[in-house]
Amino acid sequence: MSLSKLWDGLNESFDCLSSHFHSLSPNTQKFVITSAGLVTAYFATHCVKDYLHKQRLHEIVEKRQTERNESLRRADEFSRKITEARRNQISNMDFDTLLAALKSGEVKPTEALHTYQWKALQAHKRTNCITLFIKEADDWALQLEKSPPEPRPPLYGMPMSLKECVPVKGYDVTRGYVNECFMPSERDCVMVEQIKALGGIPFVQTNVPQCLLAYSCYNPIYGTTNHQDHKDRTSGGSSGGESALIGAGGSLLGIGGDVGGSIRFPCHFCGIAGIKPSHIRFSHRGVQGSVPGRPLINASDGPMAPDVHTCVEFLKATWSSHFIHERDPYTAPVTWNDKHFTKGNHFTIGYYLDDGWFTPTPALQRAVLESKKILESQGHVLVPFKPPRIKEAIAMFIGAVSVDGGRYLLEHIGNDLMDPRYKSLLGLYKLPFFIQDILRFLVQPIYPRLAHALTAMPRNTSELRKKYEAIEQYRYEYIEEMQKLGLDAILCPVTVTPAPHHEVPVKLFAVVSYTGVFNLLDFAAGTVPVTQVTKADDDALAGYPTIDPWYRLAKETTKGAIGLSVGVQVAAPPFREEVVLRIMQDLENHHKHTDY
Ligand SMILES: CCCCCC/C=C\CCCCCCCC(=O)NCCO
Repeated sequence: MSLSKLWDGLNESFDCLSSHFHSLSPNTQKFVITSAGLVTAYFATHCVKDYLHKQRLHEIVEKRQTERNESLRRADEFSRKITEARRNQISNMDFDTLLAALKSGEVKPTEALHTYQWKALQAHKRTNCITLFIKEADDWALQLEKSPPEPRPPLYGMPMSLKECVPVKGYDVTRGYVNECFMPSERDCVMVEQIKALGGIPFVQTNVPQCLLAYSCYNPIYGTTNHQDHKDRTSGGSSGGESALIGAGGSLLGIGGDVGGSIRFPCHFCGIAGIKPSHIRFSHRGVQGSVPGRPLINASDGPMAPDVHTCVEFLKATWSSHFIHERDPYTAPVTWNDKHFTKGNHFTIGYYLDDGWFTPTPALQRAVLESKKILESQGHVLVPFKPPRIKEAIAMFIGAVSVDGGRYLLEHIGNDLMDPRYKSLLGLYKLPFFIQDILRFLVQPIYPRLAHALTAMPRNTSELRKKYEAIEQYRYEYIEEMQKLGLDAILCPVTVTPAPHHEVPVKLFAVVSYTGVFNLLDFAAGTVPVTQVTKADDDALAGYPTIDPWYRLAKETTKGAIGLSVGVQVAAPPFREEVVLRIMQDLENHHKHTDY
């Protein structure tokens, strides 16, 4: 239609409306004018309010960015308090060497801190992983130096990084929401109390995705964190600031959090190790999750590090006493069980390459097959395992994390500045249930997996109760399958792809079946790097399924990923963290002696 025709049409309609209006009685005309005025005033007020609110949020971001720049500048100044030669010397120490040097007095806590402030800044330049440095760290290091030489606590003077949502007194837990800036925590969470009691020095906070419910890492306050070697790929999430920092050498030990893979995705993407202990063994007290109030799918905090050995040392120290249980009696008083971790222990391990819901890309399957062979050569028994009803489990997972049909998330992001990359995910949550039903019906023939995911959201408390009942049943069904085969642990892919491009994870949430199932079960689950994507893996992608948009996206983002790190996942029932770590350590020890 030409513009002039459109204009003529509009004029005609206006004339028609105007003649109708003049044929109305004076009172009705008054009524129409008043109503139109009120509606316009309502919308105008709404627009102005919204505009002012957004303005205020932009000002908050600006203020926080200024504060962040100052924090980075200050850390840079402090990091120059030691000579370059000394810094290089400390920089080259691994976790054990540095800890021994700290304990013997050969390295002072302030020297270790200044070295890691500098290393973290270098990592930040590559990845944009830091939110704020913790300025009190310098005083804590000095206090430790002044403490009597004996006994030295287990992590004496070790600098540690923290995912931004782990509360430290005086620092925000924004979860990427601008609205939650400048609301500092009033106290340390139990985890931070524990770290300090062990002699560790929390020195820096790291970036997260807005709302925490994503395995990518960007938000409107601190921007996008990228993989240490690939600017266009994500470092993972939600503990993606941690993985980028550690992957780039800016920290030897950090704390992440995981409700659906947020420790395991980033570790796998960035080539580092990490473990999500079962929720009932490791305190989450005081830590703000993505959607609080989900009884059957809880987040766990856990260590992330360049290697498994460091995670082991941290957890051994943490579980050497009842410190956590005394402060958080909802965790079980179970201390470190060295019997389960003893070198040479042989376990029966169920393994799978494909969970039947989402086939992993070739390198991720090869990683499991190769790990199976390594573990067999070390005396473990590997048994094929088919995880029960994963298709139902993914729906249970989505339902359990979106416990209120997505309302909490919509209210939080809807009232905040939003990175546009979240639009597609929020779009799904925004759809009224009857539209979800229509969409489900329409996409069923071409996109049956999305149709299935659209059945996941509980619509009322009765459906929610049924979800919880199903999860309780599923837990025992899974355990029973393991018991039938006499399994101690499970070996499987971490996910479907190596580190994807930034915009992929929010669209590709279905791959969470590999990690989310162990949150549903509250198992201990960890990730260890075992290989890298090869040219042969890239070539083998040609045969990868393309039957729906999720498969096509997974294939597309994996193309050309040669050299990217690939991990495997090891999991075991609650209180068997030591078994998981033993298996991960056996894999790591093998790779230490071979160049993969
Ligand atoms: C109709 C379908 C709506 C889509 C629902 C998407 C639901 C789940 C996606 C989960 C992605 C989870 C990534 C990891 C999150 C995590 O572990 N966060 C830690 C928070 O402490």
